[in-house]
Amino acid sequence: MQPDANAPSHRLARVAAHLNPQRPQMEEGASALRLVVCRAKGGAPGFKVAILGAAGGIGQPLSLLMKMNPLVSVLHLYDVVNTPGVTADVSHMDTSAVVRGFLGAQQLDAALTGMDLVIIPAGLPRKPGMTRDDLFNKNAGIVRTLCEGVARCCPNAIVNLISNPVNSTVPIAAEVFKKAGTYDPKRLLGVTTLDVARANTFVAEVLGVDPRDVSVPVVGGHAGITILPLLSQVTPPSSFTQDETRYLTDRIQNGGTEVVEAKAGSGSATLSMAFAASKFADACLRAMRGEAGIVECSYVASEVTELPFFATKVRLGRGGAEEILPLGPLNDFERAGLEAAKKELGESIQKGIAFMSK
Ligand SMILES: NC(=O)C1=CN([C@@H]2O[C@H](COP(=O)(O)OP(=O)(O)OC[C@H]3O[C@@H](n4cnc5c(N)ncnc54)[C@H](O)[C@@H]3O)[C@@H](O)[C@H]2O)C=CC1
Ligand SMILES: O=C([O-])CC(=O)C(=O)O
Repeated sequence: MQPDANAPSHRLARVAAHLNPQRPQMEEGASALRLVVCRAKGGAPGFKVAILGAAGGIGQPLSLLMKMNPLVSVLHLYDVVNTPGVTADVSHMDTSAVVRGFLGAQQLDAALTGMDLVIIPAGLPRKPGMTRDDLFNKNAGIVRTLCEGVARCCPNAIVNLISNPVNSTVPIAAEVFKKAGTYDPKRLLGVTTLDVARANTFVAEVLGVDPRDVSVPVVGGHAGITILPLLSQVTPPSSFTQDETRYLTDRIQNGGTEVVEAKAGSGSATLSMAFAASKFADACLRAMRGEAGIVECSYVASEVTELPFFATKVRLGRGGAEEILPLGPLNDFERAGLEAAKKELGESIQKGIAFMSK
């Protein structure tokens, strides 16, 4: 007979597992573990999601948003600092996901084991005057270590990679997975949703419409001129003057820098990024559940150009990026932008690959 999770003799063990988010899964005893896991599985079917870098500027609001997502049954929050507090805080939200916290490298494997989706916003953010590439020296090693953990503990998980410079960290992650023999290009997705959110917002301002009614494909990569909004493909179909096109392209490409400068040394976009990451993760989870027709822009392994990685619209499915959609017709302005983007993007990709061949 299965133990009754609501029997009085089991109730406190279950509560103890929640009150001690650092150690519920192993050390609190098998009965507590069994009950927590049973509840997670016994409720609405859902996915197990880990956030790596969960105590950071993006990680905290993203943890809140993922705790609100009804498709999530188990939420693992991992960081090298402050996860006990963030976990205790988020776990009091009366939504169904069971939240567990993990602190420090020795708990990375426990955080990752059994996960379906891993979201990675770990790493340093920019300060004014820096490019995203200036973060490479610190963040490349962080991404490598975390992806080695993914390869060891949840090799079939879908990875949403946020840590900058995305143009290089996605190639680094791919090399880690290749070395481990677990690489499936469909499951590695660089998150560029904030570029699309900004593009929708700024275009809607110019058109005088609700941003929720606007959809702008943004292709290329996630840094400066590699961010290429395709204003000729905006839905609803819209035309822009040359001045509007230049203004919008420049603002979308420099949206991150706009926030970095406004924050004046205290970091980069966190709230809009958490919103964007949560939207993208929700799209992945809905596709993993079998919902058809979900298309998002993402920076993925690609044959759309001669570069091995490129952001375009992708059709999401149970296994991740199931289909990479073509660029579609470009106008002269966009073709020139594409050539400039490819040159810079190619160098960032090579830098990531070279880091892993050292
Ligand atoms: N893809 C995108 O569109 C965007 C990417 N970003 C990038 O996201 C990253 C995070 O940004 P914020 O949250 O603002 O930074 P933050 O500094 O506020 O938070 C980063 C978190 O990562 C944690 N961390 C550091 N090393 C770690 C490790 N080895 N394992 C686990 N956690 C670790 C830190 O303890 C910290 O809590 C940055 O690299 C930033 O450039 C930011 C905005 C948009
Ligand atoms: O600009 C940054 O450093 C953070 C980022 O990637 C963005 O906001 O798009």
